[in-house]
Order: sequence, then C-alpha cells, then structure tokens
Amino acid sequence: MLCWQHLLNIFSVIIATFILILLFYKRRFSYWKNRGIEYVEPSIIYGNTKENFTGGKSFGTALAETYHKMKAKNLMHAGYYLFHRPGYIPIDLNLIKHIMQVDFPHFTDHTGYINEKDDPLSAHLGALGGERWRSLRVKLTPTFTSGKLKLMFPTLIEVSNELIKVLEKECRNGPVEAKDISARYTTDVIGTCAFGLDCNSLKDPNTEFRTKGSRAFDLTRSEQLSSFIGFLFPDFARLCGIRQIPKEASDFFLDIIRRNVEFRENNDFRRNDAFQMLLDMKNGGDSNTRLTFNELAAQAFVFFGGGFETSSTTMSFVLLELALNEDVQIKLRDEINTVMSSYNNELVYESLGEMQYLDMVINESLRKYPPIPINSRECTKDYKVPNTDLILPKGLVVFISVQGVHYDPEYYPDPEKFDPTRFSPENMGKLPQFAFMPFGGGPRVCLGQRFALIQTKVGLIALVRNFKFRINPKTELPVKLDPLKFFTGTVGGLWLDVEKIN
Ligand code: HEM
Repeated sequence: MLCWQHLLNIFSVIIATFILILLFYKRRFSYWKNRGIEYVEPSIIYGNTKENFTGGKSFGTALAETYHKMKAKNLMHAGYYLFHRPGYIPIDLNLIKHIMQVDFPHFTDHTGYINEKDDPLSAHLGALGGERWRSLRVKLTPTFTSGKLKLMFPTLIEVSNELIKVLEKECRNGPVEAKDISARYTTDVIGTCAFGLDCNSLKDPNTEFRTKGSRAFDLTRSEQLSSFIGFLFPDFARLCGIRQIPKEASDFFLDIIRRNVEFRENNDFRRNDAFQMLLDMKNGGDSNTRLTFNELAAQAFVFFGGGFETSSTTMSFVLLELALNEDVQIKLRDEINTVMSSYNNELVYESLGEMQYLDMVINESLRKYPPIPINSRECTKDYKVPNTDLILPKGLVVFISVQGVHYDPEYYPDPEKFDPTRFSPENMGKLPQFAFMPFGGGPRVCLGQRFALIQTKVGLIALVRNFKFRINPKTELPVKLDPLKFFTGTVGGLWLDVEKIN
C-alpha cells in the first residue's frame, strides 16, 4: 500500500513538472504572437534552433531561411526564438540601417557572453558593451590608419613571398587545402603585424600558433552548447565558470602575450605595431583609463582571432570561386600583371587602388560567403520600431541575417551565381545601403576592415600571379557549410589542384 502511495507521489511530481515546463514554454513562445509579429513555430527546448542542432544546418543558413520565408511574405520584420529567448529579425534594409546606424544609441552592444574571471580573453572589444566599449573603441581606432597600414606593407610582402615558396613546394605533393594555406598565411601576417612575433606557421603547419589559433574557433559540440548557455543564462554560466574560449587556446595566448609584454617592458623595446598601442594603454594614461594586463590580452586576442579566421575564410572562398570560374581567374591575373607591369613588376601599396577587378572579386566572395553570417545587437534602451506600434524592450536581442540579405534576389538576382560584375563601380552605386555588410555597419563596424582587405589582397595577388587553381574532386560541391561553426566554414575542406606558373 505504502509502495503504491510512493509511486503515485513520484508520478504526480513528474506530471506537475511536465505541466510546469509546458506552461513555461507556452508563455515564452507567446511573446511574438501577443505582439502580432510573425514567427516560425518554435519547438520546445530548441526554439527556432532545432535545425541547427539536429538538422545539420549552420546557424547562418537556418536564420537566412527564416529571413527568406518572411521576406516572401513582404514583412519588414519577424520574431525568432533562440531556445526560449525571444529575438528580433529586421528584414527591411531601412530598418536594419536604423538599428545599426541611425538609432545606434538604442543598440550599442553586441550580444557576447563575458566571463572575465575564468576566461579573461572573453572581455574583448567585440564583446564589451556600454561605456567600456566606447572608450576602448576610441583608443583602438587609430590602430589601422592608412599611415600605419603603409608601414606594415613591406612585412605583408615578406610573408606573401614565403607563401609563394611554401605553396610551390606543397603543390607538388598533391591537392592543397585552400583554408589551411590561407590560415597559415594570415596567422603569420597577424602575428608579425600585430604582435611582432614570427609565428612560422607557413613553414611549419603544426606550429602551436596555428593549432591553438584554430582551436579557439573549432568548438566541439559541447563547447558550442556551453557558449549558448553563456548567452542564454549569463549569470548562471559565470557561476559555473563556463567559458567562451577553450582553455588550452586561452592559456597558450595568455602565455604568449605575457612573455611579449615582459620582453618589451624589460628591454625597453618599442615597435610600431598594434601590440605597442595596447602596451602604451596599459602603462600610460590615468588609473581610470589604464588597461590591466587581462584587458590588454583580450584586445590582442581579438586582433589575432578576428583577423586570422575571417580573413583566411575570405581568401579561401575567393580561391574556390577562381578555381570554379576559370574566366574570372584569367581576367584577374591579367589585371594584376598589367597593373604591376607599370610599377616595375613590384607590388607597391599605391597600386592596390588600381586593381578594380580584384576588389570586385573579393566583394562578390564576401557577399556569397560572409565569414560572419549573422550580426547581432542588443537593445540597450527601449525602442519603438519606426512606423509601427512595436516596442523592443531593453535586453531584447536583434539578429541581422547578413547571409539572408546577401542572398536576397531583390538586391542580387540569381544569388547563387558568382558574378563579380555585381560590384562594378556602376552597379555598386545602385546597391541600397546595408545590402552589402560583410564587415557590419554603423559605429560598431569591423575595426580591422582595412587591414583585412589589404592582407587578403596581398596574399591573393601573390597566389594568382604565380599559380593556376583548379578544383580537385576531393572538394564536395556544392560546398556544405559546417553546422558546428558560427563562422562560415565548410565540411571536408576546399581542395584545389595548384600549378606553378613559370
Ligand atoms: C575579411 C575579414 C573580416 C571580416 C569579414 C570581419 C567582420 C566583422 C564583423 C561583421 C564585425 C561586427 C561588426 C558590427 O557589429 O557591425 C567585426 C567586428 C570586429 N572586427 Fe572584424 N572582420 C574581419 C577582419 C578583422 C581583422 C583583420 C581585425 C583586426 C585585426 C578585426 C577586428 C575586429 C574587431 C576588434 C571587431 C569589434 C569591433 C567593435 O565591436 O567595436 N576584424 N568584424
């Protein structure tokens, strides 16, 4: 009798918990319905992210599909659920412009998770918000002025010469993986230009700088889930010591940065690079504005991380499309050779401005494969959406589907086609503002945009001038985007047959 009573009690508790969970989700998932905003029906636990976790779709692709579904209904915006947390998707470009630029004071923050105690590198410029972001942004803005970029140019050329030497050797042994060779180049560029360190990853693909650099972005499924927990329940995540950057990658970078600081301080060594600017901010100024070691390290890390992953993704997709479109490859090589022939066959900083077709090819690649397919903003002050009665409350997350906009046939007819002429000066002039936003926009626009473009151009010029590229059958076509990565990446790699031009 007692045993039955026990079972009945347990059963009642289970049923009550189940009902409570259902009620919780019913209430949560009525958020957009109550406001009369269309949304895709969410599932319990996942919200609208089920396809990302169980359907093998990347987060960027899944959000882009929602964008297209809502755009087909002529909607200016839509609701979204990241697990149980409501999010907002602006679709109309004018609305996107308002959020990112015109009404920026309502959307000053990204939606990053920071855990300074256990994961000091997580407190970088891209994740910081409010006043801390503003004052740091002002200080870091001069890092990549054209004067500074010009000074870095000879270093870029040196690394690109090494790239040619290494690829010449490696292409004799079989197909080359475009992301790998591009990432080794960008690792060495960022290492020298930002830190004054010789990372050596072109010569030695297994150098720690390269492996630990990749590890910071190649999150395992459980690390990806932890990072979502950090985003959804930041206080709880901090209490549990949940991190954003894997410990082994973080320990490696903290150690390198510490040794670099000590070397420069102990030897009174100065160098005109991004690291020196950070070091001056650590040692100068007043106590309110001075950076701590951890703050310096986080910013150095974002230069490295922001720089190497996104730029190498860009380079590798350009190489893929050149291999798939031989006519584009030949035209680009002709342009590079013609411009360089008027500078004694040397690559000089000024000549980059004359390579218009190179700009067009890179832009079209950034359109088709935006390295960061989703941009985000957090509503930091209640906001009334223009021409509607909808109020976005403080704390609401805004997801901007960069991939969705970049594949919108209203702006880019036949969007799957790789067509650099979309970015000819005449056609670019016709593109509405914010229809092309691989670097984001408004006051939070990518800090390293100019540096990224220069390092990508120098690398591509070296490659296209010296090698021919063809697709190797090992490359799965059409390319499948990796569902595990937040940044755009492929499953299986981009394998190319490379032939040296004599
Ligand atoms: C092709 C290469 C790159 C792409 C596509 C890219 C893209 C982006 C995007 C989309 C954002 C967010 C902008 C927004 O919210 O509106 C961003 C922010 C940022 N990027 Fe880049 N990036 C690239 C290269 C670089 C490089 C080379 C560096 C530094 C060396 C860098 C440093 C940063 C930093 C520090 C931020 C945070 C800015 C802030 O929140 O104030 N990025 N980037």
